[in-house]
Amino acid sequence: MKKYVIGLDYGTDSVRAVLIDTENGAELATSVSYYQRWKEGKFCQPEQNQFRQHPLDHIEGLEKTISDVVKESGVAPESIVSICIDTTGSSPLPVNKEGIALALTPGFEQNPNAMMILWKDHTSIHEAEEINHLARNWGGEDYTKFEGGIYSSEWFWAKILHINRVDENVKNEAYSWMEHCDYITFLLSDHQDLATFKRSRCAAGHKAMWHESWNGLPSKDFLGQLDASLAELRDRLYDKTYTSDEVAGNLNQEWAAKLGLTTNTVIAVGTFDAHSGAVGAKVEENTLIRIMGTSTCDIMVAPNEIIGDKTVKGICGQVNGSVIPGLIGLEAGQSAFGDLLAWYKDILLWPTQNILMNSNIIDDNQKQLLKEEIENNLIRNLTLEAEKIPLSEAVPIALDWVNGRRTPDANQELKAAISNLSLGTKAPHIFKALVNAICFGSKKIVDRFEEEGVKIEKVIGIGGVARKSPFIMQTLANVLNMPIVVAASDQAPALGAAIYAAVAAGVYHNVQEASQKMGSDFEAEYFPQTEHVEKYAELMSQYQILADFTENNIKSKKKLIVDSL
Ligand SMILES: Nc1ncnc2c1ncn2[C@@H]1O[C@H](COP(=O)(O)OP(=O)(O)O)[C@@H](O)[C@H]1O
Ligand SMILES: O=C(CO)[C@@H](O)[C@@H](O)COP(=O)(O)O
Repeated sequence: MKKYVIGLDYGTDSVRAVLIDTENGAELATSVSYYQRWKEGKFCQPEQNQFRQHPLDHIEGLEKTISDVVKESGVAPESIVSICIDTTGSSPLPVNKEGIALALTPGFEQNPNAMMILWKDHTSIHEAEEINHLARNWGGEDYTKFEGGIYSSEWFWAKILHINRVDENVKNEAYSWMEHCDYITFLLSDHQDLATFKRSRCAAGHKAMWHESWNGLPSKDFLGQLDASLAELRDRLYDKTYTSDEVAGNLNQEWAAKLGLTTNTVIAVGTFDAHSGAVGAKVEENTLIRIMGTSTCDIMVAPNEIIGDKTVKGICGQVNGSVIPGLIGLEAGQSAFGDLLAWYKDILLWPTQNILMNSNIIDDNQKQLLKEEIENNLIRNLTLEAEKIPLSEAVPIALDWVNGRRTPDANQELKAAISNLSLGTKAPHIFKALVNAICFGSKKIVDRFEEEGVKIEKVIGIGGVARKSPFIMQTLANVLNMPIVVAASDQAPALGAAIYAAVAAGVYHNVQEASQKMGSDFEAEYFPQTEHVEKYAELMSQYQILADFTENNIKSKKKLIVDSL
């Protein structure tokens, strides 16, 4: 019998399912579902960096996308041997004793603090700072050492600490917290005991300071010094973690019926989108996989013998088995990549949304059509115009820190800036400057890996931006002065999840073998244009000057506030 697997990939705005043939990685069916409440902007306050998602958005998407691919593919349900789920992260949510999301229980349905705290929510900057301060000064293990030495407000403990401080009800009613990838895996699985449920190594290691060398999560002593509630919570979390080639359970009866599947389908341990994306793009040693979408994640793998006891400074962690079991997975990234351009698009759309839509000159239907035309063509037209601007022409210098800086050296308090504006600066000049900025931010990450002795011989791009914007990819190749290949799959993270699923179901012996057989082919390749490389290096040095100025400015402002207290 032929065997099929499903990879389910929860991105920032939507969830996608792919149904894959385990023999060759061919995609038989795919389905995407956008989160309805999220699309309406519910439960978020962008001006406060609050980004929450209601678990119902995820559950509705789960049911729709998997049912769709099962139906569309026409394959027999019993031939679908396994499902693996990847999600964004760190995106934790509080659950009750039964593992039900608190937001699905009476009294919490409309409470954003009881929902999933999306990776890009930065409401816990102060809590992250407290964690860093304690880790460096408490006299015990520095638990941040395998997280690049800096704990981020994007991560698990900082988020929980923040919610516990601001919402007594959630603090009291949350029996435990789960990363999104664990929560959805738990929901589908027949293994319904929270205490023994197999939590994701990838999520725990990169975001919750889990490490084998200290037997799991940070000690109760350490957590208790942050807040008594965290020390108590530790007892209701986990000690062991598991890689995604392992089985978390079988599909439970309820979900088998909902999805049109059988309970023989196994559910693999969950993981993060970036890490599964790397597997979908055939990650191997000395290869940097860049997942370029809203944000970027930069993933590498290296053998333990090469990394040894070395800790790589300023990245988002090094975790044994977070990508490929048996190898150390290294993660870095930018908190905003496509999002910087999306922000600019939003700025430019202000008159459309606020003047055009309130105008009486044309009827509502025409207004709507016009608005959609502008929205759909804005980035494309800006790209066309920005491409025409010669490098000899002055463009502004911009920073990419519109959502803080993830790596190198996490600092979510940093803000973006634009300098060198003149009366001659037009919208495409600013767009070009923003594209340069995200590429310079990328170069800082590549430089950091190399400075820390992690050799990069090949760069592979995956994700929306890698596939949709040759302009950005060419700029990146010039800035990095390295060729970049782009994976052909539109759904590399979902494909990677499907690869883990195939291993968990025993179709392949290991993730490397499955990744080579089922992983994505490559399409475009971008080569550095030697005539432009030097000019980009010069622009990068101006970026560095602006970056240092901005960072020092924020540091001194902070010092002034601290001194005046
Ligand atoms: N042609 C384009 N040029 C530049 N950026 C783009 C283009 N198309 C999409 N984007 C950006 O890509 C991001 C979405 O990336 P995608 O990989 O599809 O999603 P996600 O990161 O949620 O998985 C958005 O920030 C969007 O602004
Ligand atoms: O940070 C991680 C994984 O560690 C990502 O989940 C996060 O950047 C979100 O990724 P997307 O931009 O939605 O692809």
